[in-house]
Formats: sequence, C-alpha cells, structure tokens
Amino acid sequence: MSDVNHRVRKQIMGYIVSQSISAVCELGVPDRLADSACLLADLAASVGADADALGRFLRVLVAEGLIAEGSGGRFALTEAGELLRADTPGSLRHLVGLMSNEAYLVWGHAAHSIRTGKESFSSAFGKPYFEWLSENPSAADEFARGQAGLVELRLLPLLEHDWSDVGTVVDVGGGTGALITRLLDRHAHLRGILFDLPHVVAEAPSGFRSAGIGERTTVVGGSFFDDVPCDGDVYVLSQILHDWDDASAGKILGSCRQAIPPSGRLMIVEQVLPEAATTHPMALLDLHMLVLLGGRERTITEWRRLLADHGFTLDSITHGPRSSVIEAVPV
Ligand SMILES: C[S@@+](CC[C@H](N)C(=O)[O-])C[C@H]1O[C@@H](n2cnc3c(N)ncnc32)[C@H](O)[C@@H]1O
Repeated sequence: MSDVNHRVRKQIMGYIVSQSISAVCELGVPDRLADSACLLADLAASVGADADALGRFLRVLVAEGLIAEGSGGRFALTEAGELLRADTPGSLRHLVGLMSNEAYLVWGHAAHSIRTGKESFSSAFGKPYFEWLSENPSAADEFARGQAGLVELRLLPLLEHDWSDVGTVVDVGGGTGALITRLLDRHAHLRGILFDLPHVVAEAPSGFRSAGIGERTTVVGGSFFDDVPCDGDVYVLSQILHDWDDASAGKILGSCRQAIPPSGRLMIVEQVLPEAATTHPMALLDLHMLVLLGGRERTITEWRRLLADHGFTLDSITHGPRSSVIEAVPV
C-alpha cells in the first residue's frame, strides 16, 4: 500500500486515536502506570478492564508513542504518555476531558459549521453550548474543572508580569476562580473581582476560602454581554474572546470599554494564530472553537483590528509556552 494511502486512511480514522486516549484515561491507565511498569493482566485487573480489549487499545497507544512495551511484556508510560497522568506538571489530562463527551459528539455535526459559518452545538444538542451547560450541572462542573486544570499552563506569562502598580484585577469570564486565585496568591497586594455567569461563580467561593484570599476578592455574577464590573485597573480575559465570533467578541470588548478607566489595561490570554497555513494544534483549536461555539482563533492582524474596532489599541504581546498575553489600552 502506498504511503499516501496509508496516511490518508490514518487521517480518516484519527478520532479513534483521540477517543482511545480518552477511554484509557477514563479508566485511569496512565495514573496506574505512573509509578511502575505493569503486566497486562495486572493492569487490567487494577483498572477494571477486560485484558484482551485493553491490550488492543494499548497496541494503538504504543504505535502512537504514548505507551512502551518492555521486553518482559510490561507496559510503561513514555515521556509523551506522562503528559496523560492527572498529577504530573504540565499535564494535558484536562484537555483530554475537554475534547471528550459532548465536545466530541458535536463533531458529528461539523458539516453544519462549514455550510453556515456558525456553531454546530445547537444543531446537535438543541441550544448553544454555554446555555446547554447552564442546564447540565455535571457537564458544567466537568467543563469548569477542565478549564481550571489548564490555568497552570495558561498563566505563566501573566504571573511573570510586573503587577506592582496594579490595585484591582477583574477576571472577566473567570470561571470558578482558578486563575485569579493563583494571581492573588502570588501577588499579595492585589485585589480581585471574579466575574462570570451566576451559576458558574456560585461554585467559586469555597476555593477562595481554602486559598485564604477571600477577603481580597469580590465575586460578581452576570453576563459580559450586559456589562462587566467597574473599578478594575486590569481586565483579564483568559480564553474568552476565542469562544465568540467577531460580533459577539466585539460586544464583550464594548462592555470592557465602558467599565475600564482611562489608565486601565486589558490582558487577553489567548492564542495568536500564525498568518500562514499551519497544522499546529492551534489551527485544530480554531476549528474546534467554530464547531463547538462559533468562535475563532485570531492572527495578530485580526487581533489588532478587533481591538481597534472596539476602542482599544494593541500595546504588546508576550508569548508563553501555551498561550500569549495580548495587552491593550483604551484609546
Ligand atoms: C473557555 S472558559 C475560560 C475560563 C477561564 N477564563 C479560564 O481561562 O480558564 C469561558 C468562560 O466564559 C464564561 N462565560 C460564557 N458566557 C458568559 C457570559 N455571557 N458572561 C460571563 N461569562 C460567560 C463561561 O462560563 C466560562 O467560564
């Protein structure tokens, strides 16, 4: 069989790889292999799997370079497979969760997005994703935990920023508070306002109490399409604008523009899409944002234009290992 035929067949069946990763993580296989290599029968018994079926899944993950099979028939994690452990630094386990379940099922409807340029979630589940989440608490909880789990990776360029002249940070769409908790924990002089949908921030305060920073944080529930809290020096928008098309992203920026003082700053924690065509994961994320939410990743040119159209000037971009921080000031 030609290389091309082989490559295309692999591409066509690509979701079997990602869903095998998801299924094996759901059973806890990477965590079981974290400490020591394991024989198939022992591994199957300890994670509650059928040994023959697990062996067939592992064969695929060995071919993908995530699992290694040693000479004595013991399976172990490779360096890449280590990233699937729940508790390892830089873990991608939360991304596995965010790409599974309804985020995977929506892809069966993706042709709708190509035809219309709009999200496909409504055609699959009857309503837009965030509305659906508000009525499905266990999925909402999983989504919030997945997002919180990725904060560590997103946060690095933000944590290193000079916060000495900042008083109050507003985390717009801050979920259950993972990012603002880490920021206030690191910078003891900062005060924070956590803003997200009411049912989302309702899950937040216990996290603040355990971090011991509750007295420096105000929690506000609302929609950023109506308004966002005033009195911030810095408005953080972490992984918010890529959820939305330009019209909706513009409304969110409009709410921030109304609230922000002349000396305030926006700090947008997002991806910057390369101008040239790319197979980078970011281009895949761009499609996922379209299909799931009707959103998009943006190039520098697109960021500059979007910000300028809504009363901001792009001031600087700091690239981190996972995301960039795009700073903008009101015009
Ligand atoms: C991709 S998550 C990002 C969460 C967090 N900023 C982070 O970086 O982990 C998007 C967030 O936007 C929030 N959101 C969606 N619609 C909203 C609205 N209309 N008003 C306020 N927040 C909203 C969601 O609840 C969710 O927490």
